[in-house]
Amino acid sequence: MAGQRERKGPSAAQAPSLTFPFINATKQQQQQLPTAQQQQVQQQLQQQQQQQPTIQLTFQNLNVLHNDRKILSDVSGLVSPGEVLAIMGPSGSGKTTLLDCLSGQRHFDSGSVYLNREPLSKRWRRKIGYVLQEEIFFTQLTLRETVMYTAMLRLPEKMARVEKLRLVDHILETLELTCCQQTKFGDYLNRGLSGGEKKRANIACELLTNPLLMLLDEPTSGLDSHSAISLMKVLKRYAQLEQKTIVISVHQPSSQMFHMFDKLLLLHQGRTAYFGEVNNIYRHFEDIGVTIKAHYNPADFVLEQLKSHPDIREKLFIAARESHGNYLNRNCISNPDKSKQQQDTILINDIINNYYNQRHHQPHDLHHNHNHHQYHTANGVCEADEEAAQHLVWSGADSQSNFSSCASSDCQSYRVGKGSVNDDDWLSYPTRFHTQFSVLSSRNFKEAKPRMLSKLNWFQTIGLALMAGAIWFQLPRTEEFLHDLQGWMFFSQTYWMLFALFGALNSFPSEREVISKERRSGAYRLSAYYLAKMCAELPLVITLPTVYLMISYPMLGCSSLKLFFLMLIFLLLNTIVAQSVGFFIGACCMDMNVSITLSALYTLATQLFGGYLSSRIPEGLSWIRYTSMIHYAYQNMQILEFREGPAISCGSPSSYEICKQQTTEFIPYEEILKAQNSTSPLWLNTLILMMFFLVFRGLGYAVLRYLRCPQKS
Ligand SMILES: Nc1ncnc2c1ncn2[C@@H]1O[C@H](COP(=O)(O)OP(=O)(O)OP(=O)(O)O)[C@@H](O)[C@H]1O
Repeated sequence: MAGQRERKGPSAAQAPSLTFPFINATKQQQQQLPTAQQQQVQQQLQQQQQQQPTIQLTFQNLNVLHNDRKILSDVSGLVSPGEVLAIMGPSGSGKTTLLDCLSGQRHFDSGSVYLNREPLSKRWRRKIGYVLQEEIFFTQLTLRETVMYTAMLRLPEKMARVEKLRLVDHILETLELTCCQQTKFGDYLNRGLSGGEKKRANIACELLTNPLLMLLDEPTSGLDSHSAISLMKVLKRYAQLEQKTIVISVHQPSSQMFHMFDKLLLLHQGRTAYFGEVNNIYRHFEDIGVTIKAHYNPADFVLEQLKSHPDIREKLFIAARESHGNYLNRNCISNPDKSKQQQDTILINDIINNYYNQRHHQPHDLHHNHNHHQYHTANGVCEADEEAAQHLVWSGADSQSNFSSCASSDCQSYRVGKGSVNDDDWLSYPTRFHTQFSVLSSRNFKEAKPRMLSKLNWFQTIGLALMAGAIWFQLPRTEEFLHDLQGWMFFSQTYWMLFALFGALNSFPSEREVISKERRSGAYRLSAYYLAKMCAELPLVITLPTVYLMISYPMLGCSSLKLFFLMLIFLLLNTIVAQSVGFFIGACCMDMNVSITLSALYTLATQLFGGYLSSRIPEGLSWIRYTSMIHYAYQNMQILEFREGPAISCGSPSSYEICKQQTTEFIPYEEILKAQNSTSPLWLNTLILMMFFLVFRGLGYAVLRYLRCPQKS
């Protein structure tokens, strides 16, 4: 039977086919070849197909509830390798919900999803390509950059870079995206790729990884009819030549496209109105007394009947339900040679296979070369069909809950059936840690640069530096101007710490969707992403404070190069520490309003209780200053400025005891700090700041790892 070829159990390296026969040798090219060569190509194709694993997708009695409303109601189906199943139905009929369930991204209340007789689990995620309805990409990257980064992350490590580039070119060409490959994705403010181009870019990224099962949510909507048909041709040939299993949802396909599908699942308000071969839809409608008019787009006709004629709709539901019920009635397994327990087991695929045999009179031998997955039902399946049906549903629900229970870590406990590739391949990442780190660093740098070093930020930095330099221009180093000098230090370090903190708040929320999508597909480790983000943004976060200090500090009267570099190092350290706090708050609160409020509360409260603005701090609350990173950063800047820079001469009269006693002309830096109740040395302040850095970076990672892991809806 088509699609039920023998699985050879290929090695891990063979799992993703690295070449696409449909690209490398088209049918036309093959037809032009001399016979011997043609045969050779055919043989190569056959060998390649036989070596590749394939997926048969089976879903049974899927039910999804939302607030007691049934979004999906007993939806079942089966797609074999090499086939394209179209899910069709009016808007809101449950197409996306079904695809979400089939991809493992959504919990279903009951029912089961099987891939090659194994319950759907996390280990399959790299074998499933899910093209979402929305295009979720970094808006600042070009189409080519996006596809290239996807190739570098999701194609196997051992594949040469030049091969990856060639594959990217092939796919862009196949999807007619070459002309716009240098265009940015853009957003509503800065227009970039068109809707259709984004859609095809979405498909290109999934096609690139050569998944065994491809789910596409309305891939043709927004495309003109020519592009839609050529896209369908690509998918159809991909399915046939590579033995891929493809499920797509469509609204209203053209007649030509409709006949390109192998199977059709017709949904209306989550209920099945038809499931079967596309060509059998004519007979199915005739069976309920409706003839699909000739010269009429069958898709339009079917949807029109479904939407506008409640009586026909009910007949269709009944016909679909009856055929489903019949196969349960007709397919009880009772084998006298088997033990009691074996008699009580039932093979879900046998049921569906027999359903096909009886509905369509086509011999589908689903037993062929398969390791049977035994499916337990209640005793006496034959006697109590309803009970058996119920049991099928809830057994499926159990297996689904197994899936969710191991969702937070790679679950190795699932049985690997005969014909599957080995576990290492399924569970390991396609690339090594350092590859993920370098690719993600490069991507993050490209994405963050326009945001962090925008023209506006440059303007703000240079403007403020000049203003600060002008206000505190060449300050005399005397006690009278001590407060002014401290004012510059407080302003400078507070400004840059808040700038980094608030800048980091939006860092994770803005890319959450993209990262979640990529994490769900198992493209890379979170640790690689997190480390790459920290490192890639480092040069960006220190650029502007450096420029600020280079302008304003010499204007203030910086006395030596050594002092300048010391001040710069500590200013940058403070900035990076503040960024860590921002990352943490941003990771915790995906709502910007909440994170801004929390950050403002924390920074302003610690400043208030630091005693810099008021000396009347309640006794019991003075400890709050020690929770402030600004406190330690400010102390460090003062220690450096007053210890390493020219000494501050005593005023007349002086407020410092040591000056009053006239034992010295200059105020020692310890006395200046003591006047502010700060006695901790430079090393201790630095150590505490380093602790802030490590703790908040660690907490940020933990939040992303455990609280913000891509959730199933
Ligand atoms: N998380 C959810 N919360 C509330 N309602 C939901 C949720 N998910 C789906 N629905 C509802 O379920 C129904 C089916 O939604 P779904 O997105 O699957 O439909 P669809 O067939 O893909 O629609 P369209 O063709 O317009 O994309 C809709 O009425 C939708 O409002």
